[in-house]
Amino acid sequence: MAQDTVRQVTVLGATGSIGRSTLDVIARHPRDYRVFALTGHSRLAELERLCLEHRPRFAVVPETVAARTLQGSLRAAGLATRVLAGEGGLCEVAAHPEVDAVMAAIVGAAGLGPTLAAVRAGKRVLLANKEALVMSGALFMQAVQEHGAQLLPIDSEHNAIFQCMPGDYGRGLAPVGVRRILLTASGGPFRCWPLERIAEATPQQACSHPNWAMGRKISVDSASMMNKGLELIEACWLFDARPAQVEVVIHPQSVIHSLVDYVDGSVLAQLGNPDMRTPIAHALAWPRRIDSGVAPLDLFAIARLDFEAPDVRRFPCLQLARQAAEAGGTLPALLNAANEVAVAAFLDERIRFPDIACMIEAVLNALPGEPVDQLERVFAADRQARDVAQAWLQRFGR
Ligand SMILES: NC(=O)C1=CN([C@@H]2O[C@H](COP(=O)(O)OP(=O)(O)OC[C@H]3O[C@@H](n4cnc5c(N)ncnc54)[C@H](OP(=O)(O)O)[C@@H]3O)[C@@H](O)[C@H]2O)C=CC1
Ligand SMILES: CC(=O)[C@@H](O)[C@H](O)COP(=O)(O)O
Ligand SMILES: [Mn+2]
Repeated sequence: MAQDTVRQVTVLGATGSIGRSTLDVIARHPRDYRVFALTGHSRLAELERLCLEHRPRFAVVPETVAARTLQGSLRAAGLATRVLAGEGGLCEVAAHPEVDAVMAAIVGAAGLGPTLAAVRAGKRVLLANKEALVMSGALFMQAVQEHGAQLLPIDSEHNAIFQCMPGDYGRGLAPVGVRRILLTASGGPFRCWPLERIAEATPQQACSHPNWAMGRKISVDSASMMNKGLELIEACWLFDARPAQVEVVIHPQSVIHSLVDYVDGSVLAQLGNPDMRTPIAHALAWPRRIDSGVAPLDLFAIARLDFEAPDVRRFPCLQLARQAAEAGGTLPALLNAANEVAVAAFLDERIRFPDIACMIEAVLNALPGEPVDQLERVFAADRQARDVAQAWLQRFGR
């Protein structure tokens, strides 16, 4: 059944994996959702193609020369789309008064400003960009409260937890009868690899996730299990949990997307095929349910569900993230920035896979954590961590 009004959706990071899945879901419901704005960064031919298909009011690219080029092509094709440039353009389409929902799917720290612009404009924010919340957790959640934004998690685990939590969560776990959150992890492509083999892993091997098709940065994070570390921090902020209340459980099939353990012994889980269109459709339509195009779960074909404890010796990033979560303040922002530099260096073949954790540890040892009382402190921590990480790279990288 169609809803009363058409919802206008801005897709930040439209050219990426989450962006494309979002557009697929939207296209299935033309009477309910319309694309208001699309943004891209390096894949501008793909952005042009998406504009021709979805005919948005706005498109955003990184700088003015690219904006003029795209504007010319779209005008020649008969489109009235206005092309904007830079972070100002991203914030404008995130906060535009005619926008109902914003898909925050830019990867990394670059997404923080535009995502916060959507929050401050009181939008329904579909949060895929976990790094934004990891960096600025307390201030981000405060802005959600102050501006009456509706924050819906897209990350598959957090969307699952959201679906399993009681409706009045958000004041600690105990008052709502929850004992702990069980955050599932696939274990990534190196789950069964010995340390010596992990040390020789190539970018292509790290990006070959066993269950999910994703962008390269998050794929490497899954391989190092930093993704689970970032998700632990993300879960603490979203559900008002302490790090000790979030347990990571390796579940290689990625069918159970996470679980919530209640004090009465009930454990609620959300299951589904590993396809991001499920959480995207859920968050887009919540509290309604809409078709996402995802096939029904075939339990007979899956046959078995396995569980293991994580091995922090082979995956030290998980422990580094837990320590940052416990320390709080600027530590998660430092961790995130160091990880972004390290992942980019690994993808450029300047460091080996185990160096990702070494570089992050070096940054965390070099910089003291500080309390976070304003956003500028978060951005300063991000810059400092990148500087220290670059210096480490000059010294130890290829
Ligand atoms: N993919 C998945 O299944 C999941 C992803 N997430 C999270 O969602 C986010 C997006 O992931 P994913 O879609 O896989 O990543 P992709 O790399 O596939 O896409 C990233 C998007 O961000 C854009 N982008 C990159 N750098 C910048 C920048 N500096 N300024 C503005 N835009 C930029 C890219 O543009 P362009 O391509 O044009 O360069 C692209 O549109 C990440 O935070 C990730 O952790 C969470 C759960 C699952
Ligand atoms: C699809 C999604 O949400 C990813 O974050 C996914 O969870 C990655 O898988 P692992 O980090 O568990 O390997
Ligand atoms: Mn996830």
